[in-house]
Amino acid sequence: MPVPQLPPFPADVHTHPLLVIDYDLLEAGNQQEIDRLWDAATNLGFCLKNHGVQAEVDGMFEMGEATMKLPIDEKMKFEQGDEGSSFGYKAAGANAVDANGMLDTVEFINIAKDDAFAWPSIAHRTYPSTVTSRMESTVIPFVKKSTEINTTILNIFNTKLGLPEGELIKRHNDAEFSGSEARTIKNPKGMSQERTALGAHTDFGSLSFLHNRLGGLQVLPPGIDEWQYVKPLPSHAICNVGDALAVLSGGILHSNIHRVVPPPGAQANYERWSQVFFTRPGNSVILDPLSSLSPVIANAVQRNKEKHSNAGGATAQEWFTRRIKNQRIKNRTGPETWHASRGTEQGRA
Ligand SMILES: O=C(O)CCC(=O)C(=O)O
Ligand SMILES: [Fe+2]
Repeated sequence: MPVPQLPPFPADVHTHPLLVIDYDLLEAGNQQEIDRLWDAATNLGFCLKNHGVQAEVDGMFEMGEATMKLPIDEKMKFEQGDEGSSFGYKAAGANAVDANGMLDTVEFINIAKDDAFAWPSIAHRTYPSTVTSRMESTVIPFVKKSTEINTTILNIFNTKLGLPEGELIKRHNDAEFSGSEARTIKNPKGMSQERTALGAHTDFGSLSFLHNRLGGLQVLPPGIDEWQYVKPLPSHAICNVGDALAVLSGGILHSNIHRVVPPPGAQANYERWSQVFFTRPGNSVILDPLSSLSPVIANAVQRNKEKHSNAGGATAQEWFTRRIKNQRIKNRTGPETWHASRGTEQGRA
């Protein structure tokens, strides 16, 4: 584990509480818990307990620590590049965090779900030895379990959205390549509180399954203009809806605006590690509301006409590539590059 003993999240820092959902109850089909999940997902994000992935998450943190300790020249052999692909290594300072072109401070390693599932064949690219030597013991089990959890949640959303059975899952089919990936993130200790680690954004895909140990994640809830910390709870995952589901659902599900800043209080003296799994639609999926398949979604599109987030019929791959590419500092020409990287934030970030 990267950090054996951590100071607690400061008691005097205001936080935004997320509803805690029990995954065991969801899996058992408990209607009350399903209704609570729906409430949470249509407002802000939620936290998931009893998800059963903690051992794999700890293994991913250990993989991340070994990877980030590699010499920078070695890590750069696996760099994600400037063409809008996310898979591979991203060095600190490779992305902008705002329209002024301030640099991010996080480094991360992204491992494609397709590469994990194709292993030992290569679907998209190769990875450092610290990843490949743990593919079978750690990465594949983490990706598999995270995918199963997100599938359970997508199926619940499918029913609540009034869609015919299997419509959301069809759009997240393992048989088609996608931008789905595992990400292990390191932010160095002792960064100035003025520095944004990871700029304000909505996630690009459908569902994000996030594991935090230290504070630093902040959300901008709808109708509120001040960033609010999310307090990490041990063994709980933070779940966010991303742009793709916001668009497919006609705005019924919201893509949560968030960013990462240095951890508050005494926690700032420690490296901040986070682990995410992003479920994203298959590359060819068109991002338009599924109005023709569900009157619930058709009504929402009518109701939300102005504030409804639209992807203009882009495919998931086009949406994703545009957002990644325009965050890259090497592609920056001015504030317009940042604006071109935006998703469903609607001018709020
Ligand atoms: O590190 C975190 O807590 C959040 C990371 C995140 O938002 C992302 O990678 O999209
Ligand atoms: Fe995010």
